[in-house]
Amino acid sequence: MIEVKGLRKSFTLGKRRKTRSVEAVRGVDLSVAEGEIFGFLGPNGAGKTTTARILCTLLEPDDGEAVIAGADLRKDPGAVRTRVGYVPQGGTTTDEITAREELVLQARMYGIGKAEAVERTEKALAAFELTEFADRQCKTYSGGQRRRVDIAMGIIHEPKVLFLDEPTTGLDPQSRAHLWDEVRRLRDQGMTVFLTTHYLEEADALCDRIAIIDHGEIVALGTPSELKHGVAGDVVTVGLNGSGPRAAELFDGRDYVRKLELGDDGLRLYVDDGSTAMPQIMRVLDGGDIHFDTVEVHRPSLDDVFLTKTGRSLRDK
Ligand SMILES: Nc1ncnc2c1ncn2[C@@H]1O[C@H](COP(=O)(O)OP(=O)(O)OP(=O)(O)O)[C@@H](O)[C@H]1O
Repeated sequence: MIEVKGLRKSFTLGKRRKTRSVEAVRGVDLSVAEGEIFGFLGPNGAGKTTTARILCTLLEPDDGEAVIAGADLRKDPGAVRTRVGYVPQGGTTTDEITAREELVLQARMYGIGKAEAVERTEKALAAFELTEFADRQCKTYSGGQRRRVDIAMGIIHEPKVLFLDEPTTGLDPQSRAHLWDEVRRLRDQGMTVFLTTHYLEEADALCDRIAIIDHGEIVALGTPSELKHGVAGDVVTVGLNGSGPRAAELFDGRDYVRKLELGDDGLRLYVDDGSTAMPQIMRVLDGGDIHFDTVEVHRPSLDDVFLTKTGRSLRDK
C-alpha cells in the first residue's frame, strides 16, 4: 500500500553566508502492507514528520520514489492526495467551529456533494462517539474528543491510507487508550494506518510493524516482537546468596544459555526465550542444590532495541 525507496530531504537554515543544511530524511526505504498499522518510532527531530508530510504530498522530496495506494508520488500527486488522509500534530480543528460544521466543510473541500457530506458527517460523528456534543464549538472539547474530531476529518473522504502524526501527544492515559481503540477499529475496517510516535508503549501496543528512525535513517524494522527478540533475547536473573560461582559453573556451556554474567544481584542468564528456558534453569538449580532468593525474567523492551541500535535511550529524549 506504501512503497518508498531512497527518500531524501534536506532543509537549509540561516541566511546568506551563514547557511547550513539539515538532512532531515537520509535515504528512507520502506514498504507498508494494506490493512497494517505501521509505526514510525523515533526521538524528536528524527525525521518522522518530514517523511509523513512528503508521503502526503505536503512537502517535495529532494530525491527518492514512492507509490501510495497505487499512485506515484512524483507523477501523480493529485491522485495520492485523494487517497490519503493526514492528521497533523496539534490537529486541524478551529476553536469557534463545531465538529459537525468542521466535518461537513472538510467533506465539501474534497468535492463531495452536500447531501452526501451531511450523511458522511452523521456516520463519522456516531462512529467516533461525537454526536452528543457535535454542535458545540471545538474549543469546549477535551483533548481526547478534539483528537477524535481531527481523525474523523482525516477520513471523511474515505482515504485508503491514514497518516497520523503523533496522535496521542498530550493525552491522558484513558484518552490515549480510547484513541488506540479507534485506530484499531479503522484498521479492522481495512484502512492502512501510518503513524508517527515517540512513545515506546504506543508503538509496542498498537503497531503491527515498526520502523525505528534516528537522524533521518531507519535503524530497525519489523514487528515489535521480532525487534525485541532480535536484539536481546530474554534475561533470567537468579538472586543467589553466596553460591554464585558454583551456580555459574553449573550453567556454563548449557546450549540454551547464550551468555552468563555473575553480578552483585546474582546470576544473569541470557537466553532466547525465558518461558522455555525457565523450567530447565529450575531443574539445574534444584539438581545442584543451589539455594536462591528470586528468579525473574526480563523481556527486552523497544527501548532496549533503540539502545542497541543507537547507543542512546529513547526514554531520555
Ligand atoms: N521547515 C523546516 N525548516 C528547517 N528545518 C526543518 C524543517 N522541518 C524540519 N526540520 C528539521 O528536520 C529535522 C527532522 O524534523 P522532523 O520534524 O521531521 O522530526 P520529527 O521526528 O517529526 O520530530 P518531532 O517528534 O519533534 O516532530 C529536524 O532537525 C528539524 O529541525
